Amino acid sequence: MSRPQFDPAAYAAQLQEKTQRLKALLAPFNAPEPEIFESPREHYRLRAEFRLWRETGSENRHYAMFEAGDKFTPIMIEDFPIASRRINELMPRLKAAWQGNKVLSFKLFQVEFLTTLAGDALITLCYHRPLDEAWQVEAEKLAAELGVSLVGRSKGKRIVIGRDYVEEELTVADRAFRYRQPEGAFTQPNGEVNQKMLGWAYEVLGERQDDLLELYCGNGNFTLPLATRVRRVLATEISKTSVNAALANLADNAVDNVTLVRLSAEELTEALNEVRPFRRLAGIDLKSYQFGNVFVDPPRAGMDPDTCELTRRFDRILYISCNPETLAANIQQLSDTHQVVRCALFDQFPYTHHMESGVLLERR
Ligand SMILES: C[S@@+](CC[C@H](N)C(=O)[O-])C[C@H]1O[C@@H](n2cnc3c(N)ncnc32)[C@H](O)[C@@H]1O
Repeated sequence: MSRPQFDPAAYAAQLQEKTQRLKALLAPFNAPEPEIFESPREHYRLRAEFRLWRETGSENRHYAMFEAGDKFTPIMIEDFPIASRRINELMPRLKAAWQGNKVLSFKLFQVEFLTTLAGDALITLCYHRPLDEAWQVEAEKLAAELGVSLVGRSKGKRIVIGRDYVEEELTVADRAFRYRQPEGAFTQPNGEVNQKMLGWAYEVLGERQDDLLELYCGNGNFTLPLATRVRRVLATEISKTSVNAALANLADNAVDNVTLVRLSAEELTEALNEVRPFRRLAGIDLKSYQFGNVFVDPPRAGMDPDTCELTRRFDRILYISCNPETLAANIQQLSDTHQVVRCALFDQFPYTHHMESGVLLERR
C-alpha cells in the first residue's frame, strides 16, 4: 500500500472528481445518476501494512511507507489517521515492545494490522529469519499484553498465537451477521463503507423467488445477506483460505441455502458450459438451479471475457467493482443485451484515486 495523502479538507472535491469520472465512464451506457456512499473522513481503514526501516548502525526500527513508484525513500510513520482507532492505539505499543526486545525485532521487516468494527485485532509480524521457541515465548507475552492475536511469518512458515482470523459483525437490513475474516486473505478495507455496500446490494437485488449464482465470493461477505433474498445460492471462490472462512460464516449464521465450491470463475464457466467436469462439483446438480441472478465482485482485472459472456445468461447482473475501467469494459461487452438500471459509488479509498462502484444490469 502506498501512502494516501490524508487531507480531510480536500475530501469533498476528491469525491466530486471520482463521481465525474464514474459518470463519464458509464455515460456510453446511459447509466442513471450514481448513488453516492461517503466514507468517514478518518479512522476508516481496518487494515494497514508497514515496512520497517532500520536506522543505520542501530537496531532501532520504525514504521515506514513509500510513495507509489519510489521504493527507496522511506516515509517514517508515527501515527496513521486513516487507519482504525484500534490500529493507532496498537502502533506505539507494538513499536515499544520490539524496540526493547531483540528476540522480537531481529530481522523483522514488515508488520500488518487487521482490525474490525467489532473491535477485534490481529497483528502479523514478518521476518527474514526462522522463528524459534524463544520467539514464540516472547510473542505469546506480547499477544497477551496487547490483547490481540499474533501471527509470525517467515519464509512460507506461519506460527499462530490465538486465532488466525478476526471477528466482525455487520448489520444489513436490521440483521446482524457475524463474520470471521482470515489473516492473509482478502477483506474489504473500509468497514463502514463495506456495510453500506452490503445494504445497497441487498436492496438492489430485492426479494427473489429464483436462485443466485455468486462468483468471487471471498469469505462470504455478500453471500450471507444476499442468501436471505433468494431461494438458493451457488457461490464460488478461488482461495482456499477464503472458502474455509465462508463455510464457517455460513454455519455460524445458520444460513443453509448456500452451496459453496472452490472453483475459479474460469473453471465455473467451463463447468456451466459443459466444457469439462470437475470433481469438486460432484453431487451438485447444476441443472437443478433456476438462476435468474448473478452477483460478481471480481479483482481489479475484472471478469475475463468468457466469464463475462456467461453472465449474459442471467436476467439480472449485480456487479461490484474496485476498478471502474474494467467494469466499463465488461459492461461494454454486455451492452447489446443488458442495460444499467442502478449504479453507485462507494468511497472505500478516500485520498486516493481508487474507487469502488456497483451496477445493476437488467436484460433489455
Ligand atoms: C474483490 S475480492 C471480493 C471478495 C468478496 N466478495 C468480499 O466482498 O470480500 C475478489 C475475490 O476474488 C477472488 N478471486 C481472484 N481471482 C479469482 C478467480 N479467477 N476466480 C474466482 N475467484 C477469484 C479473490 O480470492 C477474492 O476473494
